[in-house]
Amino acid sequence: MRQNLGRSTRSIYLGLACVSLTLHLLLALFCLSVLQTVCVLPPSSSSSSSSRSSSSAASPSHNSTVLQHTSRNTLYESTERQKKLISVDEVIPGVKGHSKLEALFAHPLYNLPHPEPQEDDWLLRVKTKEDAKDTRSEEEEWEDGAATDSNWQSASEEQGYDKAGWTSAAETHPPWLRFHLGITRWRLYDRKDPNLRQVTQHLANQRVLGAVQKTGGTQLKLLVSFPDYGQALLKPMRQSRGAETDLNLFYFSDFERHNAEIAAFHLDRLLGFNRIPPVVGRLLNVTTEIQDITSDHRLSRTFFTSPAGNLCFYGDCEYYCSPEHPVCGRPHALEVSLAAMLPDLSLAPRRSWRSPWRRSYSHSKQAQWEKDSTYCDSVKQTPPYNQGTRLVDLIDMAVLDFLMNNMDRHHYETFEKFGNETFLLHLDNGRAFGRHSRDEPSILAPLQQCCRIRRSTLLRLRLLSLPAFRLSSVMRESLREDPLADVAPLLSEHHLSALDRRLSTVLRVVHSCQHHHSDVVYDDVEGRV
Ligand SMILES: Nc1ncnc2c1ncn2[C@@H]1O[C@H](COP(=O)(O)OP(=O)(O)OP(=O)(O)O)[C@@H](O)[C@H]1O
Ligand SMILES: [Mn+2]
Repeated sequence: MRQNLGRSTRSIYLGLACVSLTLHLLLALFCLSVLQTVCVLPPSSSSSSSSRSSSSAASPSHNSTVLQHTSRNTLYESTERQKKLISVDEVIPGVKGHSKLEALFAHPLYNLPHPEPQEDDWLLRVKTKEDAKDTRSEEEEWEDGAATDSNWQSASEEQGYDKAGWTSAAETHPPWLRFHLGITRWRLYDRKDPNLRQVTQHLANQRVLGAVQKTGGTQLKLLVSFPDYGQALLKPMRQSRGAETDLNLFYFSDFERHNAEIAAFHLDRLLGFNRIPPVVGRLLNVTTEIQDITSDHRLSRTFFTSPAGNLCFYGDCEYYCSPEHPVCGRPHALEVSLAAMLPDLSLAPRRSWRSPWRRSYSHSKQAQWEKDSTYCDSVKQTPPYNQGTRLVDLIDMAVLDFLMNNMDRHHYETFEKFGNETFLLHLDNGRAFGRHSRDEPSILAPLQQCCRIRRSTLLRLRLLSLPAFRLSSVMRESLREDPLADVAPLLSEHHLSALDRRLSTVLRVVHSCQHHHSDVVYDDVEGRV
């Protein structure tokens, strides 16, 4: 009996020892595999991208791999100081939230320090009482009371406007005014400014007080007014979201798309440019929010009810303003884009520049740049492209346009106040995102012909091509912030994957430039690290 008991105790101990040994072995194997994942870098970005699903970024060991991969790939040609800046640790806080978008915006490349704006670097400035006294008579001061330090009381409350008691204190300003006051020589807005969200929320939710046709340009668009004295540029939905541009239509004959205006704002922000005014989507009631409140006779006389019982209008403009091309509610609901208006031209005049790579806007003629492969050499010698950042700014714009397939960039604008040392406004993106099945290499002509690109742009493009971020993923996530995303995705999956495809084309073009030229990269990062 005792012998039996002793034997069974021994076998229990033996069994336990075996289990413990197995567990230790398993643990050792697990640790080894984890350590290896952390230490071994994938051989190349393309091979690793296919083996890694985006959702798996949640595991900590996986994150380390992705992040090491990120920092190595983005920086393979940058300096030690930049490498330090773009270290793994800096990226981790964003990844913890499982949001690729947050991780992207937490990345040092999206947080490069900007110089502290001096007085001349702000587009507008609130006048103090002293300023006003120095330069103006009392009568003038009265006329321009809104811009001075004194309280400004609205005289039009009865027309539906808010009571405005604005002073020089920022807290008293509505979001659109804070947006205007935040514009600098380098960008339209600071992505991290909490006011940006307020601007878009106001555009999306405020009561519409007025809607009139906006002049300028060729297609129908409205100027909408809100109770806080803010205004927005409205572009209506004219065709189904998924409709691709007809292959037989010239670029200048295509309808403008409301979702292109919205998506362009998000893409420009993702590229770190911040050169497009905030745009949101909104469902408007055509009857109560346009027809009933418009004071514009040219517009109101074009309303009619379609055979399907929908309320439609067509307005008065150069292109597609006829009963054959109506804008229709369903039966009243209409999707629109609303872009925050820039400061009035009387306060902040803008200069319009003809793009050197403008298309011919003809059915038969080619532009000079399409025939002459040395075209950039002459552009490089022509002011303002012969100095400063104008050429690389134009190339930034070409990259944006190529990614979204916008062939309609005939002009661009700058704020006159800043002369030639300023960013380019990327206004009018309505003809982007018309086609996903084809790319248009000629949009990249400025990059291809000049072989020049800002380092910050190139590094961000590389970052966006990595599986840890991937342009299509962050764009999908960013567009989900828009109110119209609840109705339907703002860009179809086809358009999103076209973004990734086009991004690799851009990187290929830069790569091939670097094979043939030595001064491809314009260094705007060194010194900011
Ligand atoms: N957010 C904005 N704030 C102020 N002005 C704007 C804004 N967006 C556009 N504009 C101005 O309105 C003009 C017309 O707008 P837009 O270019 O979008 O219209 P369009 O009909 O598409 O023009 P085009 O036919 O020239 O392509 C622009 O040239 C620009 O000066
Ligand atoms: Mn346009």
